[in-house]
Amino acid sequence: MVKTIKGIAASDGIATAEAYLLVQPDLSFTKKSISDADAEISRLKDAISTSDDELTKIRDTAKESLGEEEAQVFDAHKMILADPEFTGAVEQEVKDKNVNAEQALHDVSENFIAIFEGMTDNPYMQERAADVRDVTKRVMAHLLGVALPNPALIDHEVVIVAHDLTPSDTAQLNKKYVKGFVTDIGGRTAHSAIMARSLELPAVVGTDTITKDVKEGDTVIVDGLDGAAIVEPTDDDIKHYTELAKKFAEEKAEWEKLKDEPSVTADGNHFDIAANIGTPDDLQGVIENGAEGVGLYRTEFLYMQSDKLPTEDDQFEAYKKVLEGMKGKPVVVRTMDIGGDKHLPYLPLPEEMNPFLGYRAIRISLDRQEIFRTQLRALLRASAFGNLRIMFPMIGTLQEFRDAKKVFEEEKANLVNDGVKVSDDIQLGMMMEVPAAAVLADQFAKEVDFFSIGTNDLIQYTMAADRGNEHVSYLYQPYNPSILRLIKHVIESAHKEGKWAGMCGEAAGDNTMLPLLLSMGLDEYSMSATSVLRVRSLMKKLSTKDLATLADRAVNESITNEDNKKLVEEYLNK
Ligand SMILES: C=C(OP(=O)(O)O)C(=O)O
Ligand SMILES: [Mg+2]
Repeated sequence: MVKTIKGIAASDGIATAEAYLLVQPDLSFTKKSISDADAEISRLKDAISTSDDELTKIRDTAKESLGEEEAQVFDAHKMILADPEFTGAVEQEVKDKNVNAEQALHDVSENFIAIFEGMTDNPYMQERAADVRDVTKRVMAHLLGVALPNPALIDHEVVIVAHDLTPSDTAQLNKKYVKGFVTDIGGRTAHSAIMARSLELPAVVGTDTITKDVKEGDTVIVDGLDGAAIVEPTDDDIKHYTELAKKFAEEKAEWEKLKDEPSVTADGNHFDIAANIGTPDDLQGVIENGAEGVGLYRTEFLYMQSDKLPTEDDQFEAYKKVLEGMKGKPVVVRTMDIGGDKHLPYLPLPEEMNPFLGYRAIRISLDRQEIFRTQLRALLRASAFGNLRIMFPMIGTLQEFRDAKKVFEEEKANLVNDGVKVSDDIQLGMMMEVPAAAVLADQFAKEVDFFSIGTNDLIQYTMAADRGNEHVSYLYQPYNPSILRLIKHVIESAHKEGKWAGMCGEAAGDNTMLPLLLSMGLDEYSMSATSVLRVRSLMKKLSTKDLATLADRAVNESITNEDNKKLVEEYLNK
């Protein structure tokens, strides 16, 4: 029967396809005594052989779609299955203890994992523990007769249904077959949602129950415009959504005509519309959508896609590629923003009660300066190849900005001393995403070259509401007068000191926010590349003269988020 499940609209567009459940099955079992060891061993051998066939298939598919290196991990898994020391030990355990294969597999594998993890002087062997864990899971699933999701094997169009998708899960989705996704948890500014937008995949997050509402193979419509998933739609539903998708495509075609146009208001004022990127590969989208610069390069993805800290040369190549690709247009690179919901497996951070309030971003960079200095050197060397601007994430105090700037100046002097060519014209700015800094923006403005307002975090910290938690998503209120007052203060403070202010949080690409930001005189708007033309199209219809008093009314007369939504709607429908 048709079910409509409401969630949070995380990425525009509409998609219809079969559901693919990316859900880990229950692999629990009970210990049993067995009387026929041979029968049990034969059951085990079947599970191993099926697992091996599956791994061959996965490896071959991964090699084709992801590359040789990514496929190698599956070879490692196959080797474990072929290793008599491992499989022989499980068989022996069944015979010696007269236990079921599940119990024997579990015990032997735990033993191997403990030995590998104990090899603290041999990181290579320690990593093998994860391989044993993975292989064990696969064989266990076959023993229990339950299906393990294998996203690398997807070979037809699907909608991914998951409890949650991490940024690295999202990065591995093959766009050829994955048409959209729906999750139980998450918010609009969680990083998986941000990545969905850059991949142009319709997405709905925070439905709470989608993994329970959908069965593998059910037809699902993802309505990323309105934030709903329709499970087993009727013919009428399909007709309705096909029409909506068509309308959306037509609208997009209209926007595309603005690709080579400047971003100007109806009365001829120019504002920069830039794009946010996570990797050099995203540049294609930036160029295709006619962005006037990169307003935020989230460099932590470079660290997240690597299995060790990227070297100075690796980073230099990536930054140079982006700077050259943008052909002299400004590129704002943000230094590493790890922590919160972004983790590095090779840089274990302490378990924290409140990761978003913990050890992250500039706090790590200033503490682990060898990592920070490597990044700054790579950036400085790349600065000779384009128009580089650097900003620091999560600055909360002026001292943090001064400390970061000092490290930058030291590394610059070192390189210049060594005769390396670096630009003498690198603007140094900061993310405005910590309320304490936004309140003191007038003081910061005297020392920075620019601000870029990070509304994703600024809203979460001001409203004290986790940006990825669907239970408090009603508090994610970009138009709340409290937030708008902070934004207005930041922009005015920058302008008083002759500096520019931009915004790279998701609110920069929001249609309701645009008239308010134009009214405040925000200089630069940086957003998912796929939003650039929509915003340019709306900007063309608005006149700054006409908007003059809108921001004042929004921060002085309105009390709620909804008041301001209404205020803008009335203005737009005038
Ligand atoms: C742009 C921002 O940074 P991130 O989403 O990477 O935290 C922000 O906080 O608004
Ligand atoms: Mg942030």
